[in-house]
Amino acid sequence: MTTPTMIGTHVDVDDLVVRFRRRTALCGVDLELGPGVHGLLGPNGAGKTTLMRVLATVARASSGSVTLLDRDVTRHTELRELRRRLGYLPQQFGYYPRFTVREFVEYFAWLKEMPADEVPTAVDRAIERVGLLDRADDRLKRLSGGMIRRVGIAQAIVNDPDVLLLDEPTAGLDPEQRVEFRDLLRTVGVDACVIVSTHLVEDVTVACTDVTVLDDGRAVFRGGPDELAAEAGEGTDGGDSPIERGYTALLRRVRAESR
Ligand SMILES: Nc1ncnc2c1ncn2[C@@H]1O[C@H](COP(=O)(O)OP(=O)(O)OP(=O)(O)O)[C@@H](O)[C@H]1O
Repeated sequence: MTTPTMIGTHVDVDDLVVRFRRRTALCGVDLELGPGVHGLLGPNGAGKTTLMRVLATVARASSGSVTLLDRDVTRHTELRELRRRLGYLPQQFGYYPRFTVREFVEYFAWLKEMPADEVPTAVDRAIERVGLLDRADDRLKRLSGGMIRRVGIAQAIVNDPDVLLLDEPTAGLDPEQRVEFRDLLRTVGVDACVIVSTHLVEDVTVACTDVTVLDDGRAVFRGGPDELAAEAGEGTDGGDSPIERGYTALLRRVRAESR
């Protein structure tokens, strides 16, 4: 596994284990991430959402340590300050259908304890960045699924977070929106640590500075998109693009080695 050198560590995960009764969702994951856009790939059930939930401080580790922005997430006294500096779009994103887009994003600005005088500008900027300013006064129940996803992204970025966690953010976005979303990621990732969990290998190729692949609760790869593509060697099966073929070849090799 290759580990690029990082300047400034925003996320430091050491030997993270998460168990649900008899099932182990994560078994000894190490991760050190600084600013940039970091892709998180893996098959269904690999542990991506579990990792995101632990980083978002909504799920607990069974063992191991998780440090975000130099704060230990198990220390309750640090959580409040930490949550102000996080942005999180969960995979299952709940919302209040009667809220307007603006009310909903404002509500999250309030939850994140943003100074009241900064809220109106920050809310409008977040809504503009996801391309929904013309729908800002529409109730959420009137929006399409892709638009709701964009509202979810707006609430996650309203506080200009230092750590932004996006679980399947591109699900339901149309191609034009996906392109704009990737531009947004690149801008946010200049200063912040952005972690994007996705099934779309294409998102990783275009928008991510590096990729971590999880398989069966373990981190089995960390490197640049080119390095993941190189995993395919001369192989031409297992996908339509070089990175898809690299990803498939990697998983085949890892599984053969663990037999
Ligand atoms: N609350 C829970 N109770 C029991 N098992 C769970 C729970 N949450 C997750 N798991 C199990 O942990 C493992 C990892 O699940 P997780 O949702 O993190 O995977 P994922 O990589 O996000 O999958 P997907 O790509 O399908 O969203 C799976 O085997 C899943 O069944």
